[in-house]
Amino acid sequence: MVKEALFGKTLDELQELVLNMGLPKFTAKQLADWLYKKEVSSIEEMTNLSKKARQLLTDNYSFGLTNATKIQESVDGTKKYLFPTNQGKFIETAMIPDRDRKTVCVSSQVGCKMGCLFCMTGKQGFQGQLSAGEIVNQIRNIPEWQEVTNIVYMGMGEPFDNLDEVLKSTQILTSEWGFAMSPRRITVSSIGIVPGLVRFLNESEAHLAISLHTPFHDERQKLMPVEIAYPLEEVLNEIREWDFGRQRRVSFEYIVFHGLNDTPAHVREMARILDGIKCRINLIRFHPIPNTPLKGTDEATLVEFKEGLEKKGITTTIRASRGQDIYAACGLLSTKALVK
Ligand SMILES: C[S@@+](CC[C@H](N)C(=O)[O-])C[C@H]1O[C@@H](n2cnc3c(N)ncnc32)[C@H](O)[C@@H]1O
Ligand code: SF4
Repeated sequence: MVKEALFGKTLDELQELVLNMGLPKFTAKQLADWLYKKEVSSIEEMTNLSKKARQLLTDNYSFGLTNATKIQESVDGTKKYLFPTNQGKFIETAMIPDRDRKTVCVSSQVGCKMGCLFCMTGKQGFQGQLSAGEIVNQIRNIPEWQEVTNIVYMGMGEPFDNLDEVLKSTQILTSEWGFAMSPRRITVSSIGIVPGLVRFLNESEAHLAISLHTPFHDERQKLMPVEIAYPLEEVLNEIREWDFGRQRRVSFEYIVFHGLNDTPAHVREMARILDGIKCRINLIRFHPIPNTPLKGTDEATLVEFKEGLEKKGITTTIRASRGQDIYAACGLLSTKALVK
């Protein structure tokens, strides 16, 4: 029988668990310390717990960390970790070092059901949800975990399609009893599933990134089927209701495709639809995937596009492509080949 994991439980859940076992309530706080703050990986090592408590816990639960089964390193220092999931599937995680920063790009699902035309994870299709423990394991169980400065939910999957577990994972990362990270170091990226967006904005303080890719409804529908159910206009109306720009940031991700969304008309329409929203735009180079007619724009047009947006008063950056040689770059994560 596979024992239930302690790792990935919130303080409330740990409290309920210890009380049900007849252990004192304060054991829950001690457990959280061992799980989220210390360099141990077994219940046996939790030395400030009574022998009886350790025995009871070992009989019923596992610590719950899962080790990576494969690690690849890019020429630029980016690392990619392959983790098995509880359901017998696999997910990938990227760790991107950049001067004094170490950013971990976590997966929130195995594959994805959103079917965006340009994305390798989308091509894989959907194979399952990750638990909060499996999401946080991607940070805690890499050798760099004590040095991680930033976390982005930009790996495999659509976070708002697994929102309960994603919110639980951000709670573990930001609570005092957990990793005690500032929510300002966490960015959750979504294509904009409106009910999920509303809950996320209410229940988390992390930054938001929206994958926008074109300001035109018809064009976006072709690239991203989500536009049919939740048009960008509704997403932006929701964002307008919130106070962004000070503590909490909203950014928009925009892959610049050759001859498709890289024209002056796109610049003008972007400025129109984003009017009144304090935000920044992150331009992304397209990372080619097999069997797609899409092509990335050339460098000169990319820079022109950036300058066009800046002239309209929108802060715009071009995101450096990292880890492309090991397929760790944006949108290239896929474990399709490993699906039995
Ligand atoms: C893989 S997604 C995961 C988060 C979420 N599902 C989303 O779409 O925002 C992270 C980012 O990678 C981008 N992306 C997907 N495929 C890409 C590709 N082939 N080249 C560059 N970026 C890509 C997405 O548009 C998104 O902005
Ligand atoms: S871009 Fe995001 S939402 Fe679209 S298929 Fe890829 S992971 Fe899913």
